[in-house]
Amino acid sequence: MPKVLQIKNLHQTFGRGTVNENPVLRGVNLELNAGDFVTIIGSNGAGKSTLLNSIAGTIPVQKGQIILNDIDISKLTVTKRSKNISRVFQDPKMGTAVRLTVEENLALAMKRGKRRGFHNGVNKRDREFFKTQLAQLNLNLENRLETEIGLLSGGQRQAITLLMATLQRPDLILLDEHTAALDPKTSITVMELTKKLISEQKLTAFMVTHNMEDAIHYGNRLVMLHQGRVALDLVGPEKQSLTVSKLMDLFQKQVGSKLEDDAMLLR
Ligand SMILES: Nc1ncnc2c1ncn2[C@@H]1O[C@H](COP(=O)(O)OP(=O)(O)OP(=O)(O)O)[C@@H](O)[C@H]1O
Repeated sequence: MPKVLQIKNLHQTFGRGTVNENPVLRGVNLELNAGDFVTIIGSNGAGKSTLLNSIAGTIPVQKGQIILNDIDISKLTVTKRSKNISRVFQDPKMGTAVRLTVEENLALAMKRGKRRGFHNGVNKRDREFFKTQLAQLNLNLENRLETEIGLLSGGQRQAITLLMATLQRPDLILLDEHTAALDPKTSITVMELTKKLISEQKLTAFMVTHNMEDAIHYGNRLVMLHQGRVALDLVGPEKQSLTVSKLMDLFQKQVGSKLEDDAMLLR
């Protein structure tokens, strides 16, 4: 199975050499196979976002290596990495240009990783393509191409952000609690859409979530971070048959202490 992502002995310490020194990642090792949809959980401060930031390049790698499709990207800039890695954030405002229309945003997404000119013109062919893409979201957005994206609801925007993140097939998609700011019903719609896009395009995905049920239900693999390391890595049948109580038991066996389930479920 080809490896899409390899994280080797990744260490990240904030405030090094100060009284606030905080070793957040303390030797993370992970390998993602092509098509892996990995959900990541861990209590507050476990280092989930730091891991995603390290992969995306927003935090420079202090020690260790991040390898994407056999290329060491540890020292590449965020922009260079964004050619192959796309990311969806918790805040629906983060992924889109709010003052631009839906079609202008989609046009920008088509240019991900390529040189962007000032001209974001959309021709008839693009428009037809965007319409078909939007229609598959089943949110009646195919007739809102000329609506400013800032006028849409959080859920509609997050659905479009997902579409934008996958329009140019990325080697890896990072989902950073991308449904956490949505109401429960919209969150399910966006999660189902996530699942659909990932499986249709056979994407390799990393999804951070605080929702244990989602972490168990979605994806083929579940990783739990604890004290800066991978405490659990469950895949295949072990992942498929998982329940919240089984997960708690496995954690206790592995780590030797009880999992603070309220710390995982609540923000
Ligand atoms: N840029 C930064 N500078 C200093 N400390 C940071 C920075 N980013 C994160 N931290 C600290 O690193 C630790 C891990 O944070 P991180 O956001 O990676 O955890 P998390 O698992 O995503 O947590 P949460 O579930 O609360 O989002 C926390 O103690 C946080 O305060």
